Amino acid sequence: MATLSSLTPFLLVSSLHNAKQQSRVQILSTSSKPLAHVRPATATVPTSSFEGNGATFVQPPPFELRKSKPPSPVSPLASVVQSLPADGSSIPHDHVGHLPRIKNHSCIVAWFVIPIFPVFSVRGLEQLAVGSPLAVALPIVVVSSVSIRVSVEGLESSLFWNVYVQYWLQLSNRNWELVKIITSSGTESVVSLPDRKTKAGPILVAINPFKKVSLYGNDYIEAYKQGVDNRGRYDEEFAKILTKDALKFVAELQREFRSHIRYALECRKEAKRRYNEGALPGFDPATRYIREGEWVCAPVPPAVADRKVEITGPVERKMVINALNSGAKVFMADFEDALSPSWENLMRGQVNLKDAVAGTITFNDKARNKVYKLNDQTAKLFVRPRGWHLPEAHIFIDGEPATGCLVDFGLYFYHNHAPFRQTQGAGFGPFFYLPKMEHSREAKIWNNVFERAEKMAGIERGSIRATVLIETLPAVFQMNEILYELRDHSVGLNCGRWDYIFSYVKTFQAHPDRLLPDRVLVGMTQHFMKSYSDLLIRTCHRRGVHAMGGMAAQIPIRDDPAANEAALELVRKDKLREVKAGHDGTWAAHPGLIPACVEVFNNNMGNAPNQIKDAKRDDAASITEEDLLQIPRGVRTMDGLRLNTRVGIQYVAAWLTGSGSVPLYNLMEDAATAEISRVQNWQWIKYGVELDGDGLGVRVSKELFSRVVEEEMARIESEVGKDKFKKGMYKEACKIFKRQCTAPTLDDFLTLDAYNYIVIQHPKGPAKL
Ligand SMILES: CC(=O)SCCNC(=O)CCNC(=O)[C@H](O)C(C)(C)COP(=O)(O)OP(=O)(O)OC[C@H]1O[C@@H](n2cnc3c(N)ncnc32)[C@H](O)[C@@H]1OP(=O)(O)O
Ligand SMILES: O=CC(=O)O
Repeated sequence: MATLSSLTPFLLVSSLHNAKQQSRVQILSTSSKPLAHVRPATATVPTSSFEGNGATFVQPPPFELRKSKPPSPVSPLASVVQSLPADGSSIPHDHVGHLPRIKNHSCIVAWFVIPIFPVFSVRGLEQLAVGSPLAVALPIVVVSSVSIRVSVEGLESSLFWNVYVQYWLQLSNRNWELVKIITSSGTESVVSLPDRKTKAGPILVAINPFKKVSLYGNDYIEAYKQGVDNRGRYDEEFAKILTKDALKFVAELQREFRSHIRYALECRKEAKRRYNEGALPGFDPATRYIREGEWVCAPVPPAVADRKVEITGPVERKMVINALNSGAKVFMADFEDALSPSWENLMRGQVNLKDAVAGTITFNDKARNKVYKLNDQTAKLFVRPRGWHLPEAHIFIDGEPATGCLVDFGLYFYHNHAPFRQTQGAGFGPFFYLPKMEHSREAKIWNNVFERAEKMAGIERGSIRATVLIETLPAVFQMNEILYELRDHSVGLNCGRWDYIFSYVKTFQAHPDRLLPDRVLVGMTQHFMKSYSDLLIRTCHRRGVHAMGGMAAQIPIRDDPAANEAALELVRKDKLREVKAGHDGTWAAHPGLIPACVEVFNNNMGNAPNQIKDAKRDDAASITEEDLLQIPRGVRTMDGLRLNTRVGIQYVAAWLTGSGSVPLYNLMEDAATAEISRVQNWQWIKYGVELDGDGLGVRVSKELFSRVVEEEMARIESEVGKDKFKKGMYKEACKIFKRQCTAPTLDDFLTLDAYNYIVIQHPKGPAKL
């Protein structure tokens, strides 16, 4: 195998493998010193396959090299760079990732055209400055033995090809193999690729007109990992979102914060290790001064002083319009638990939010002959990006999948900050909800991300505002600290109660004395839940921000008025508890619940926008660690095990097919509620729980669970119908759910494993632009 040891300055050009189309490509940057080693991306990439061919994905190198030293003369092609369309519209999807580094004129652009497959023609090299050697990466998918023709204008000597040009092919085992130059004459060279049935690209062409190209190996290829590589589908619609500048911003965030995020996630692991060894979460003595100190967060922006009722929902187009029109004060548009994070869902969601902020969003439901558009009065938009732990496997930055939440946040912020502040935030915003944090160090990262974004946008520090969901058990001991870190950017905390229950099990996964009763029994009247809500209200009001209530899982029941009324009554009761406790607002999962929730809050708060000053809840100051950790009481039944199983499998099946929130048995189910089903089953199986009720005395075991799964799958099939069952992904869902419930150690998140099933990378075929 060939190896290149000399990392002399070089340029990279990339091309498209869809040779039937004319394509343009950028040469990115020069480098004059050895490139830093980057960990192979495949180590962190979920297994995924190319769409269409089903082959295991072998990662092609991205095509940007980090500039290590600014070039002395400005590239003669700087003007070409400048003239690139600002929205990236003529840039093939594989290559938008190159663009973020263009800014400092350090790169040179070459265009090249692919006339017909499999002949490639590279043009523009004549414009290279004297002395610029070149490496060209052609990320093609090789079918078998083919010839390629490279035409380099301005480099006329045939000798040149034999001495200074070399071609390598990356094989499916990721090794690089030198390929043979068959003929070279004038400006052209025909190259034969090894006669192998490989579907893996790319081809690397290295050209150094002034120095013989040395042999190289995989370490050299690490260099290609510098840059942004978009592997998601790219079309005209997504091009509005995936612009070079927006991606550049995401890449900047990723580069600036990746080590902080990695550290924070390592700290989570370390905390888990301690809890697994018997430690309990508690207040941190080192930050007592923050808890006991007198300080307040920045004043609440007038635009969101009144948040009495907030609706939540996925960023699906029709739902975005319905939610904004629902009569709620706020719509929390969800990239997180209510959304299955497929590339399509995420990018469409970004398009939908952009249109929503612009006020132009419409939806034509042809089947029902109904056009949806925004009312004059709409809810204020908050956006919930994914948690820190989720990768975005369609965008690689420097060879690693981007952090999902930075992609969600970065793209949304980049495109919407200006119109949002004008039309929605009255000079403030955009507004966010931040999920699943476990420690204030994670809030600090968000705070820094916000400051970085404000700087980029040239807006005042403190413009961006966020409400943090307190939805992990460790975070309840960090509420003051979290608000403190975000004090310039905070608009409160929210009782993310479903994830909180999930987190209770997760935190105590090695504590068999803390088993949960049936999921339906873990309500807000359990002492540990009530203590959490009360302390959250006290903490927020002391710091001058909103204390938001949580989600009642009931949704309207259309075909049964009595059951519907009963469900509504449960929602009213829950909201009454919240408003009386001092919450400033609450969540509803469905537009049909908004009037009932508004009525309860209005009746109990009158015209006041919030209770920040009126419900201090100083009585909650005495809440202790024991209160917050008290073991929930109740029975564990066979029905509970069955319901968890039925709900968990159906939820995962929906998630795999693109729906992140679904109605099941008249309740809203999303990733948080499904997590409770999963971890509770795991806990009961792991510790051989003895059941109460009908199953009295029966111990939960893997064998029992297997039988339950079989029976519940049969029940699901009869409930949804054979046809839907066959077409759906119930069997795959069952496999995932069953594995997770019986795993020797508890998976951190259901969605991390399931994500592997929904990643579809698009290495071939540029978008049709
Ligand atoms: C634990 C947590 O993390 S909570 C936050 C995350 N979870 C959520 O946000 C869940 C949000 N809720 C939902 O997704 C939905 O309400 C579901 C999936 C539970 C039920 O949705 P559907 O099955 O569509 O309900 P249904 O058929 O009754 O809907 C009636 C209408 O209300 C709309 N609708 C329902 N829920 C919402 C919502 N949350 N936002 C906007 N519109 C909604 C539907 O689109 C439909 O509109 P249409 O009449 O114009 O066609
Ligand atoms: O995200 C909200 C929750 O309840 O979980």
